Amino acid sequence: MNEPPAFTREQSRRVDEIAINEYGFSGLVLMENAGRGACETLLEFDASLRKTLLTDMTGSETSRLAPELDAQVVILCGKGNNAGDGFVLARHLSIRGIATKVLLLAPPHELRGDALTNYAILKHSSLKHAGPAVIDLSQGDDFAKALDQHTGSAKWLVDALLGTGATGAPRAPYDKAIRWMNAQEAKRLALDLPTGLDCDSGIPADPTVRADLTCTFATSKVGFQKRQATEFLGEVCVVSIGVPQGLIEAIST
Ligand SMILES: NC(=O)C1=CN([C@@H]2O[C@H](COP(=O)(O)OP(=O)(O)OC[C@H]3O[C@@H](n4cnc5c(N)ncnc54)[C@H](O)[C@@H]3O)[C@@H](O)[C@H]2O)[C@H](O)CC1
Ligand SMILES: [K+]
Repeated sequence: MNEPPAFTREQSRRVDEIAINEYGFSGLVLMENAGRGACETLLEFDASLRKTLLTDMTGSETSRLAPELDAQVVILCGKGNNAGDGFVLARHLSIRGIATKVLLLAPPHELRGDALTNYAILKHSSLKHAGPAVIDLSQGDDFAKALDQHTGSAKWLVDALLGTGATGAPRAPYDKAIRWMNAQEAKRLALDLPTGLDCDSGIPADPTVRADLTCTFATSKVGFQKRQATEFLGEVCVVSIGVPQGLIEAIST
């Protein structure tokens, strides 16, 4: 039985490109599969995450987070498609009644493409239909205080800051956010890769998110096999984004 492939950053980006340009996938389908797959993986990994359903005046259940109730999952989002995966994850957690909050670390006006589409969907849900709270922290000055204020007793913090689009060590404010995340009691889930970890060399920048669980999309990454990467990855789960195996094999050769 062949070992499942581990891709380089470049190969991972080729999956997206070929799936969209040659197979006709919409990027939104790939992103939905990524975010929903990460949601299902997280709920399997941590059975203690439970519905925080509240009843409204009519007695029907809503998933709106009561102000005094802290979110069980807090998702820190950057501005690329890794953030887009975080927006999709937030929506699916909320559908399952898991109290969720999204913290934006980049100004919403910098969002583009599929990430912007999923941000708009999330904003619409949170306004109209008891979706997760979406809080813009990108303008604040006392960053750590704002993060503390919005995180309370969260069980999980999610790293949706940077994925395969990262170049070099995480720049401000992501570096401060990573140090803050690594100092929290909560467990940490990294989407696609822990921000700060070079997915080709496996070399962790200072700082790098210290994940308990990494949900990586389509295939594992070559850098994940390096010894210095393991303490930042936690358990690694490969999440299918729905592209045919033939495409993965074609890129592997
Ligand atoms: N591989 C797949 O088939 C799929 C991948 N998905 C997700 O998309 C990301 C890659 O998204 P991309 O927009 O290319 O990049 P990022 O989200 O990683 O962010 C890039 C963004 O951040 C800025 N930036 C780059 N380097 C740094 C840095 N060192 N410090 C601060 N900011 C930085 C840069 O300007 C960009 O704007 C992939 O990882 C998956 O999560 C799809 O959603 C599903 C299919
Ligand atoms: K990430």
